[in-house]
Amino acid sequence: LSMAFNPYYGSENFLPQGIDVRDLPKVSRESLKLVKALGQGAFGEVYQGLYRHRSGDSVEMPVAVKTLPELSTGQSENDFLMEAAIMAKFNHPNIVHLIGVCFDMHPRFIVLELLAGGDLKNFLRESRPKAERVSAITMKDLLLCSLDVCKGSRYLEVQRFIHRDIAARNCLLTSRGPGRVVKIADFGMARDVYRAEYYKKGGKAMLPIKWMPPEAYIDGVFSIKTDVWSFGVLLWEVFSLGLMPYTGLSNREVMESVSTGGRLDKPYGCPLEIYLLMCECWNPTPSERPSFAQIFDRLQRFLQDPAITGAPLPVLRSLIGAVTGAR
Ligand SMILES: C[C@@H](Oc1cc(-c2cccc(S(C)(=O)=O)c2)cnc1N)c1cc(F)ccc1N1NC=CN1
Repeated sequence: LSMAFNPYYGSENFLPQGIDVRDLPKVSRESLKLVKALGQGAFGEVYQGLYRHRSGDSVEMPVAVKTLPELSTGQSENDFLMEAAIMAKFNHPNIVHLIGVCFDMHPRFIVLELLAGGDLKNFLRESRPKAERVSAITMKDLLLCSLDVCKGSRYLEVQRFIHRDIAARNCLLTSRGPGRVVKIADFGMARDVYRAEYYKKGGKAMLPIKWMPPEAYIDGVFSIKTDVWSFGVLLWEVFSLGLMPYTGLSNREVMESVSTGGRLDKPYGCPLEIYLLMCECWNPTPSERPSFAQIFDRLQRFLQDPAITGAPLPVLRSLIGAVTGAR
């Protein structure tokens, strides 16, 4: 397979020695207590739980537990393991930490650090300034969130790992208050490609088309510059406070528009310099897109610019006005 059509291009560099699941840290089942369901993951339920590191310990650590249903196939069992093995190889403050796996019996568990602020998309939507409540977050907060995801992505860039699904829904917050840290917390898409499930799973319908560059959905070419394009869309999500990109357009309409030069508009109230950075991430020529190291430097400079950090977040009413065009 040439590079162009080889969907595995890039990821094999990262895991040249393959993955030995026996290397994964183990968690003993009796040290885990499932507390409440957090929602449906790609495989099965995800729970909030408590983990007692050493049986003698009195302290219990809050964790998130991904479960694999008992009736799953060997295939999805390997998928499940592969995602854990991918996460186990990373060690960075902006990448979710894998605590360990329980594979001795069914249901299988993957135990992750609990990021109690929930996902970035919901956080943005729930933090929108409302007429009666002054905005709970500021332009500076949005920049700090973007910088956190950028630092995690820069680490993956250095590790030569292509994520393939950088998006606000796949990022989680340690907390909702100031001092929050955002982490990349889902590696399902990269896992599917590595396991060649990519084409068996629902095909194009399952692809995050709205976060993908033309060379990815037209030619199947993926590189770190694929993640740069997606990061540009994540920036748009952040500065539009969690809107769905290309509102109202179908995936097919987005593909047609974007491959002929169509782009997302500047979010209402978003500083122009930040929008121009998004547009650089959406350069039709992958090699012309900035690296995550360059994006980091740009975001850092924005953070030092009072004209940007001091810009007001528009109040919701005007946001509605902006979107519907009504005054
Ligand atoms: C697998 C799951 O991982 C987690 C979810 C939450 C978490 C998710 C939602 C709400 C809360 S909270 C605010 O109730 O603590 C915590 C906290 N920490 C995690 N490590 C996850 C990772 C992602 F990257 C995106 C979404 C989810 N899920 N899966 C099921 C629901 N979200």
